[in-house]
Amino acid sequence: MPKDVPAFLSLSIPSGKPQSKQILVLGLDGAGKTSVLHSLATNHVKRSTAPTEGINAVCINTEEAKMEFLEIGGSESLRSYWKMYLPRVLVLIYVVDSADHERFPLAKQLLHQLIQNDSTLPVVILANKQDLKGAYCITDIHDALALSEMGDERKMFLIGTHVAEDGSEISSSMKDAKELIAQLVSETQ
Ligand SMILES: Nc1nc2c(ncn2[C@@H]2O[C@H](COP(=O)(O)OP(=O)(O)OP(=O)(O)O)[C@@H](O)[C@H]2O)c(=O)[nH]1
Ligand SMILES: [Mg+2]
Repeated sequence: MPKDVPAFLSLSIPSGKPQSKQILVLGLDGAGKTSVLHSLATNHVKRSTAPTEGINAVCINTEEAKMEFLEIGGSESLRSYWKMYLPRVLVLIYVVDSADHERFPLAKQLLHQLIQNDSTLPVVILANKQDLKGAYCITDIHDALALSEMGDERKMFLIGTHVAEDGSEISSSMKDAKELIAQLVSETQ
């Protein structure tokens, strides 16, 4: 384990020991990672009320797969730890706030840095907050994140999501995302 990792991030850091592989959930602070994860876990919309200060681990089981999701907070101080978790992951979920126009260049840069050394890691991009008025549409997000430059060998998906009304059932696009992730995990394991 790297020596300089704070205790709040020590869960499941690659140690060389055999462990079940995980699905890593990354993206800028406030993109909606925790909200999406909790909603996927319960099948009902549950918005997060606080930023993730370290790691948020969530297990989600479907008929197809047993999945262990690991969200690392997206605040600036935590981003340098993201890459430490990459070597053991099966699938990367990258969540963006579709209405955060100003930070698309940063979201793009961080995404491309993350995948640059792994040409086959499957990536699912969730274009979240599609309910907001100023949200970019999927085509604009595809361009803003330069997804055509993600490499030909990689399985890559872009899905629009929203976590709009607390308590309601999750949208069909969220259900699709959950099924897709389960399928990718069972194919990759
Ligand atoms: N309108 C709208 N708000 C959302 C949506 N998803 C999340 N939010 C809100 O956005 C804020 C941030 O959501 P989080 O789930 O905490 O974001 P996060 O990516 O986990 O952020 P960090 O843990 O700080 O990295 C919260 O106030 C949520 O209620 C969405 O789809 N639409
Ligand atoms: Mg969070």
